[in-house]
This record gives sequence, structure tokens and C-alpha cells, in this order.
Amino acid sequence: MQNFHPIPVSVLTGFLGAGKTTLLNRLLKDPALTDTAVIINEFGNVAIDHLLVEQASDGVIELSDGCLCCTVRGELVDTLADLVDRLQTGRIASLKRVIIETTGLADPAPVLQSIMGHPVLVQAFRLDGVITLVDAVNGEATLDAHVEAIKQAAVADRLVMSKADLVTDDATLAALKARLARINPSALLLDVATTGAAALFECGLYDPETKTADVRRWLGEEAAHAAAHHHGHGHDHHHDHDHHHDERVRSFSLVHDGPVPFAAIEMFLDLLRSTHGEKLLRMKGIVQLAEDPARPLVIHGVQKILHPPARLPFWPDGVSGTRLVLITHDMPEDYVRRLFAAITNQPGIDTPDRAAVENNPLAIAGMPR
Ligand SMILES: Nc1nc2c(ncn2[C@@H]2O[C@H](COP(=O)(O)OP(=O)(O)OP(=O)(O)O)[C@@H](O)[C@H]2O)c(=O)[nH]1
Repeated sequence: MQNFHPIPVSVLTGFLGAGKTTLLNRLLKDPALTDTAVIINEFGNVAIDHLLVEQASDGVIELSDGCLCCTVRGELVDTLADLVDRLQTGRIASLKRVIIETTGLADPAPVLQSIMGHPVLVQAFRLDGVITLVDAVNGEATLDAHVEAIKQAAVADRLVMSKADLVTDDATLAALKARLARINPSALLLDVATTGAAALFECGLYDPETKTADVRRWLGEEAAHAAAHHHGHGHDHHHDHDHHHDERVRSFSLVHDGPVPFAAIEMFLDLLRSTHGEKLLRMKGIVQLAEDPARPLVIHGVQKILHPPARLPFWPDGVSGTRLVLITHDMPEDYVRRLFAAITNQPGIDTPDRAAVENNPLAIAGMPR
């Protein structure tokens, strides 16, 4: 496995009937997606690539253009491991990308965890991004009824609206867009009708176009800025619906303009994960280490699982410092902010400094006992 680069994995999610299969069928015709394996939970009667796929004996079907379609028969990790095995033993000539289509109701976090948390898979695959389809006709009702739908939108790198062609009322569309931008300010919001492979893939840190890492794009800072600009900050909008679930999913950034000792960032991540790990839907970030400030440390994680941290050779676009983007569910943001302030030595009136937290992690008010 040492002799190939990690294969990008995209997770395609979205509620029942949101149009995942329709989008996949279109994408698979794009030459950019040759040598792609699509993993779907069960074939059922899903028509992929104009081929009503029947259950294959080994769960893998070769599509007409050379792409593969696999079913998850047991665990997703076994299916991914099987793909690696096929590649290594030459039963697959080439594998450039994997797309995992989740079942409509799924919480995407376990899917992300099963890749990031697996010691072998994490070396063979890298998470490219999460693509979430939101049906413009049923989107509002689905978000109201199911907290999983909000989580799917919250963890997305790309939010793609489908069926906008069926909505004649501009205000309805605008309201859904504004709501999505509030749930997830850092994702790019796209319309499926005008979206191709180029906009959906390579959401990762490395930008193949410029051959450099694009930190701002990866962290979604540009999209977040645009969303704040268009829709106003925070809760200054009034809506017909009372979206009380939406308020529970929060995306926020922690920024520190300066280096942080490795031990401090490690303590922050350990405390965060051990106290509120299950509330952390997703985290991405870049850290300037005091020990080696010229080379950024890249971290990302899902719930209690952290992807093995990577280093970039240099700060890509003149930026430096430490910035983390957290997408959370029922997380006490204030506690996290004070913990971060403490470890970056920005003590406040009721926030201890780093030495105090090192001596007694319970020194942060709001820490569960
Ligand atoms: N008008 C319109 N119809 C769409 C669009 N996208 C999907 N559809 C239709 O919506 C229906 C459901 O689409 P699918 O692609 O099967 O949805 P899915 O998300 O794969 O559904 P499940 O696998 O059941 O969760 C189909 O009849 C599609 O033709 C769109 O952008 N506009």
C-alpha cells in the first residue's frame, strides 16, 4: 500500500428521494470520473448508469465505462478493504476515486468515522469531502422533521440543491437557501442543475488546479464570509418556522494569531473529545506549532476520532496562525471558546490560563464532571 497515494473518498448524502442516484448517474458519464468506484448500501432496484443493477455474487459490478459499483454487504470498512485488496492483486487496474452513497436516513458521522478511525484504511484513503443533496421541494419539511437531515447539511463541504426546477416560488427557494447557509455557513451552496464533477470533488486541502494547499477554501472561510454577507450574521432573521433543531447544530471558528505549543493543542483536542466528543460532528483546522511555526499542522476529525495529523511544508497563501472550524450538535460553545482561550493563553475574567488548565482540567466552568 506504500506505493500509491491515498485515494480520495467522497461521501454523497441526502434524504430519501433527494436525487442522489440521479446525480450519480450524471456524474459517472463525466470523463473526470473514470476509474471511480461507487459504494451503495444496497442495490435494491437502483438504476446506476442506465443499468438496472442486479445483486452481484461478490458485490462488485463493473459499469460500462469501467467504473465499479459495489454493495455494502457487511461493514463499510470491509468493502473498502476489499477494494484495496483488488487493487493490490491486480483485479482492478486503477482506482482514482471512491464515492460512498449513504442511505437517505443516515447520520453521516459513522461513515466518516469508519474511514478516519481505521488504522489501515486511513492510509489507503483520504476523505475528500461530504456532498449533501437537499431537495428544494421537501427540504424545509425534512429539516423540520429529522435532526439527521440537519446533521447531513451541517457536515457538508458542498450543499447541493436539487429539484429547484419544481419550485416556482422564489421566496421558498430563498428561505431554504438562507436556512442552509445558517446551518452550515462554510459549505459551498450549489444548484444541482448547473453543477458538475469539478465543483463537487477535490474539496480537500490540496488544490490540484494550483498544486498548492488552499487553506481558506478548505476551511470554508470564503463561503462563510459570503454567507454572512448575504444573509446577515447570527439570528437577526425572522422566519415563519420555529427551527428549534437548527439552533442545536452550530458551526463556529476558533482563531488564534500566533503559535501554540504542541502539548497545548493536544490537551485541547483531548479534553474536547473526551468531554464532548459525541457532540463534535466535524472539525477541520490548521495549527501553527510553537515548536515548528513554519510548517502548518493539519487536523481533522469526526466525533472522537481524529484523522492522523499531517504537516504542510509551508504556509500556503501567506496565512499563518491557528484556526479551527467546529461543527457541533448541542455543544456548549462557550465552554469550548474558554477552553481554547485558556490553552492559547488568552485568559479572561472567568477563564483560567493554560498552566491552570494543565494543573486542573476541571478549572473550566461548564466542564462536565
Ligand atoms: N425535477 C427534478 N426531479 C429530480 C431532480 N433530481 C432528482 N429528481 C427525481 O427525484 C426522484 C428521486 O431521485 P433519486 O435520484 O432516485 O433520489 P435518491 O436520493 O437516490 O433516492 P433514495 O435512493 O430513495 O434515497 C426521481 O424521480 C428523480 O427523477 C431534479 O433536480 N429535478
